[in-house]
Amino acid sequence: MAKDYGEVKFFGTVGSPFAKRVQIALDLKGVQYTYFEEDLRNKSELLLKYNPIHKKVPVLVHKGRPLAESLVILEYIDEIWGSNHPLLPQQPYDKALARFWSRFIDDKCLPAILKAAFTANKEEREKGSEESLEALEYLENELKDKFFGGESIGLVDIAASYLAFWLPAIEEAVGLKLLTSDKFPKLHKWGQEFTNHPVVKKTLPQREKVVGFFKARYASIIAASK
Ligand SMILES: N[C@@H](CCC(=O)N[C@@H](CS)C(=O)NCC(=O)O)C(=O)O
Repeated sequence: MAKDYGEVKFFGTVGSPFAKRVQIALDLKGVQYTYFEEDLRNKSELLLKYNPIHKKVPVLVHKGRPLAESLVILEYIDEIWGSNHPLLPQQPYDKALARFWSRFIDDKCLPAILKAAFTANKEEREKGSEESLEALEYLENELKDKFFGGESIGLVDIAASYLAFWLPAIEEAVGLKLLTSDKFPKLHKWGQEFTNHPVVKKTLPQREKVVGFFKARYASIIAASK
């Protein structure tokens, strides 16, 4: 008889890269869950109840107990549904490294990209581009196999999904070139492998909508700066 893992609820929004991390992990592991689509301009009572501190998606509720923050949720999912498609390596050192790089993506890469793309001030944008290229270089050197997780998608790949799907959409929307195939051949190829993985592909939102969203965001930042 299949093990009963209890009820799983997952709160996200279709365009959220952080929510997609959780969806990718759940889908890779074949977890059954009920999905709640949030309107972030009008957050539900349940979202505010389950994530009163950050009031953000994603939130995972397992057997009535809520968890927030995508990287925390990914590790929890891996511990509970461990044997099916493991996301973290077995060895403590490798496991610690996977945590290091996942946090590096959130702490260094994403802020630099946002600065490069969505700052009105030209010098700040250039600084953001330099910081982004430096951060991407570290990841390019760290990528040794098909995926950061080896032959299959792991924690770092899921954390880096922003670079595979959202960054190219941002580049198109604001006319920026960061993750190019000549500068970052391994990372570029990885991005294609990752977004074409059948499980990942099914979770991703429509690219044109995401590009449109970023174009509007960019236009409003530029308009506000005038
Ligand atoms: N560090 C958080 C970031 C989550 C996040 O920024 N979520 C956004 C959607 S992409 C959100 O819910 N924003 C709502 C708000 O800021 O009010 C994570 O990793 O889960």
